[in-house]
Amino acid sequence: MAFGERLAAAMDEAGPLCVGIDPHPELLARWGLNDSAESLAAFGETVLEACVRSAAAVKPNAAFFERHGARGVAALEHILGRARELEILTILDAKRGDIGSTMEGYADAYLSEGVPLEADAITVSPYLGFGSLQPAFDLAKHTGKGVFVLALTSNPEGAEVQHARTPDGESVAGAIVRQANALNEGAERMGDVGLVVGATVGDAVKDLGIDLGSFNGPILAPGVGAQGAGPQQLLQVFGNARGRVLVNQSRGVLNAGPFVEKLRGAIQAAAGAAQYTLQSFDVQD
Ligand SMILES: O=C(O)c1cc(=O)[nH]c(=O)n1[C@@H]1O[C@H](COP(=O)(O)O)[C@@H](O)[C@H]1O
Repeated sequence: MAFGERLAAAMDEAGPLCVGIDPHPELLARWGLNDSAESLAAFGETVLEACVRSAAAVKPNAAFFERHGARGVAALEHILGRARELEILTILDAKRGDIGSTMEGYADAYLSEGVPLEADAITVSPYLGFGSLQPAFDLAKHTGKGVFVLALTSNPEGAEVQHARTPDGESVAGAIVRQANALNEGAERMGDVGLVVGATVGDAVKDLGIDLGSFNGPILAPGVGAQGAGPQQLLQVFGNARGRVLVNQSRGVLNAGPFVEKLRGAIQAAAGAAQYTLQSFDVQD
């Protein structure tokens, strides 16, 4: 089954929450774990256990694993494999992007079937031009995987690039949304090419004339919780993008660890809150 359909089914079952697996050194300490590759695997296992039937997907961030070199990457590999066993969708947050021939290598590393770091989807950066990401789109289509393209990121520095205008007046972010949407043409519920749009971007979507409501793919929304966004910001940014918004929370829920039951409670509460807010879009329109 294609990624978009699998994600839609998972969101129907568990609600619109993606849990970030971001083992920050401070979080490891808070969980009573030392800052080691072994701890990363234990951390990830606990998060996965808490996510079963309670979150639509998990998003391990490669940075926190790569800090530990080969053993950290082995922990990431273990977590991706364990998620597959538990049938939890994985979005590997690697934010890759390179010239076409190298992009082919990155795509193969994460989106091919049976590779060590196989994930259900990855995040990619379109800074080398949207077209440079084509190898990832092609492979994802072939293997039933997904690709999330950074469009409007949650950090304030993103605006200097993403709000800039192309010579014909379109914003850079708008051009990314348009090109990503073209790849989803014909998809029923939602396509396999997603966007990343931070819940912290305020009126940027509106100001740049971007219509997320007609985007036919999943929209990953980081920024809720630790970065300060809440229901009001979700409504402000995603007001007309019903049913396709996948809210990400990392630290906001991970702080509830290390005990599985308490972590699961926080995840379920966050999923419920995201669901409640996103459903209210219908009422507002
Ligand atoms: O691609 C991402 O996931 C991402 C894009 C973005 O614009 N902002 C953003 O925070 N993220 C990631 O989402 C997660 C947010 O973590 P918390 O702030 O702890 O919820 C981190 O893994 C970030 O790298």
